Amino acid sequence: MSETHHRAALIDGKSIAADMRAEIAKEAGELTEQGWPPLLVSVSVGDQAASDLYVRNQKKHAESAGVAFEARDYPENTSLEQLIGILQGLNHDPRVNGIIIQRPLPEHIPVKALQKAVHPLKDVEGMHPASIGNIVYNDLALGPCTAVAAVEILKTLPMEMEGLNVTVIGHSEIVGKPIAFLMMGLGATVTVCHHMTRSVAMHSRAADAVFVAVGKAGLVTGDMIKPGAAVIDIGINRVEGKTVGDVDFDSVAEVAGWLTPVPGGVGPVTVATLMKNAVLATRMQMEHYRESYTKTDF
Ligand SMILES: NC(=O)C1=CN([C@@H]2O[C@H](COP(=O)(O)OP(=O)(O)OC[C@H]3O[C@@H](n4cnc5c(N)ncnc54)[C@H](OP(=O)(O)O)[C@@H]3O)[C@@H](O)[C@H]2O)C=CC1
Ligand SMILES: Nc1nc(=O)c2c([nH]1)NC[C@@H]1CN(c3ccc(C(=O)N[C@@H](CCC(=O)O)C(=O)O)cc3)C=[N+]21
Repeated sequence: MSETHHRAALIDGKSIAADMRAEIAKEAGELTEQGWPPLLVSVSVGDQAASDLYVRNQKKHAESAGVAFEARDYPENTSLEQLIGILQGLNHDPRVNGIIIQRPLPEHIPVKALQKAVHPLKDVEGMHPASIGNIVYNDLALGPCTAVAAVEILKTLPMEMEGLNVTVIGHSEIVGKPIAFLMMGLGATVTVCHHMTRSVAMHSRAADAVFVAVGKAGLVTGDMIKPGAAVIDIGINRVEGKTVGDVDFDSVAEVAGWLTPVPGGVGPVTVATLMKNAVLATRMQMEHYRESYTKTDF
C-alpha cells in the first residue's frame, strides 16, 4: 500500500524580491535622469518595536532598488494635529515622493484620520480612502504592499486564477480585505474568514489557495489544507526568540503543494512592493506636475 506524502515546494520570497528590485532600480534610474530621484519617507510614532524590523528592512533594501530612504521617529505623545501638520509638510515637500506611516500607532491616534492626511499621489501604502476605494473598482495604482505582495507571489505559481477557490483568513483593512478584493478582480471565488467564522477549517479545506493573515502562531495546521493547495503565510510572530508565521510549518508542508516560509516568504516581497510603489508614485507625480505645468501655461 502506498500513501503519497506531499512535500510542499517552498516559495522563495527573497529571490522574487531581488528580481523585483532589479526591475525597480532600472525605473528609478530613468526617473533620476529626468530630475526625479525617488525619495521615500517613513513616519513612526511611539513604540517602534512592532515595526522596527520592517523599517530596518526598508532601509536595507531601498538603496538597491534605487530609492532614497529617510526614517522619522516621533514621540508617543505627539498629537494628531501635530502629526497632520508633519504630513502636510511632507505632502508639500517636492523632494518627497512617498510617505509610509508605520503601524501600530499610539492609542490616541486614529489611523484613518492620519492615512487621509497623506496626499493620494504620495500614498505608497495605498491606504488613503481614495486608494482603498480604487481596489473595489479594480483600478489599482498604489495598492497595500502586503496584500499586493501576497497576491503577486500566488501569481508566480502555475495555477489559473480564474475560477480558483481562495480562502482568506483574517480580514484587516490593510491585509485580508485588500487580498480578497484583488483575488476577486482576478476572477477567483473568495471566502473570507475572521474570528467569528464557525469553522475556518471547513473553508480552508475547500480552497486551492489559502492566505493567512491573523497573527497567531500555529493557527493553520495540515489537516486544514487540501492536498496540493498553495498556502501563503503572511503572519509574523515571535515564538521563543524566533520569527514564525501563522502556519504550523511541519504539518502544512506535508500536505500543501506550495508554501511561503517565514522568514523568507511574503516579508521580503512586501518590502520590494513598497519600493515599487515609491517609484510608481514618483512617476505619477512627475506626470502630474508636467500636466499641471502645461495647463497653467495656457
Ligand atoms: N509580511 C508582512 O509584510 C506583514 C505581515 N503582517 C502580519 O500579518 C498578521 C496580520 O496582520 P494584520 O492584518 O495587520 O492584523 P490585525 O490584527 O489587524 O488583523 C487580524 C485579523 O485576524 C482575524 N482573526 C483573529 N483571530 C482569528 C481566528 N482565530 N481565526 C480567523 N481569523 C482570526 C481578525 O478578525 P476580527 O477582526 O474579526 O477579530 C482580524 O481580521 C500579523 O501577524 C502581522 O504581523 C502584517 C503586515 C505586513
Ligand atoms: N503601515 C504598515 N504597513 C505594514 O505593512 C507593516 C507595518 N505598518 N508595521 C509592521 C508590519 C510588519 N511588516 C513586515 C514587513 C516585512 C518584513 C520582512 O521583511 N521580513 C523578513 C525578515 C524577517 C527576519 O529577519 O526575521 C522576512 O520575513 O523574511 C517584516 C515585517 C510590515 N508591517
